[in-house]
Amino acid sequence: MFHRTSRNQPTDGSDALCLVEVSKTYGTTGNTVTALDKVTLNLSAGSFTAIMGPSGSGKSTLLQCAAGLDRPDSGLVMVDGEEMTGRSETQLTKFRRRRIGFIFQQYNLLPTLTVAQNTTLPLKLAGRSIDQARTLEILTEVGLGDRLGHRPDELSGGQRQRVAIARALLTEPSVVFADEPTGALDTRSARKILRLLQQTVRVHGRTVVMVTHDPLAASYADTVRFLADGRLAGQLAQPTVDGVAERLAHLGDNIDDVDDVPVGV
Ligand SMILES: Nc1ncnc2c1ncn2[C@@H]1O[C@H](COP(=O)(O)OP(=O)(O)OP(=O)(O)O)[C@@H](O)[C@H]1O
Repeated sequence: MFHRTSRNQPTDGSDALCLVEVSKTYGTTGNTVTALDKVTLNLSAGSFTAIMGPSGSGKSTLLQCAAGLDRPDSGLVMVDGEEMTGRSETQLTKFRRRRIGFIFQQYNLLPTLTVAQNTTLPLKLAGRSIDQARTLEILTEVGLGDRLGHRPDELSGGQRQRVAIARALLTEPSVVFADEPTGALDTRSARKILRLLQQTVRVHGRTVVMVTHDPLAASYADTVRFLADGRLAGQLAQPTVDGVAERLAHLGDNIDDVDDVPVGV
């Protein structure tokens, strides 16, 4: 089935994630902030996209709305061609558990559960059966096959994030959303995590959407999409660290151009 977005971009159903004119405003009348302003975005299945932009440009809001953790004020969000917006809270939770995986900067592991228990938790919550062999296989892939019984406080930051990746993959989601997944890690651990995310796309065919401030992290993606003031502001395919840094510097041009900067600022 073909959908047509309001910008007349056809989507042929192979899009894992599709946003059509998604807007989100915070605050009350007279004191509002437009965090997202009619964002239209199609991401094909099996792609790795980094979302970048200045602080306050709407990256987290985009991720939250696209992942069904927050509701846009208007616009559509579709995952695998199925509309996510417009569902009841219960339906939305079920939909998310089936289709979406999450990786957060602070890992969001439960401290009292073991590595294996943390990994299988989303399946348990969804009432799905747990395949122990598959759990071991995924934890081995992320390098934690010998840590099944450890608790999060017995692991390094990088290892905790690898548990979070295994947890996100075990449910076989269509789209994995990662919010600053390497923000709390040293460069060496970060690179391991980023390679795993690439593998998630290339080997497992998942679609990964990652918000990051870091040009190095963004360089692991297939494409970087830039946000400025709640709107998409260009993209960069096959990004390099320098290319991303350069483009980010230009996104700030309008701020640098301001000529009535108050004295002392
Ligand atoms: N719950 C909220 N209430 C009011 N304003 C909010 C809320 N969440 C976000 N905003 C505002 O919406 C805008 C976009 O915020 P958002 O967190 O999406 O930006 P961001 O690009 O992720 O920023 P950062 O890189 O600093 O994390 C900002 O101006 C922010 O102050």
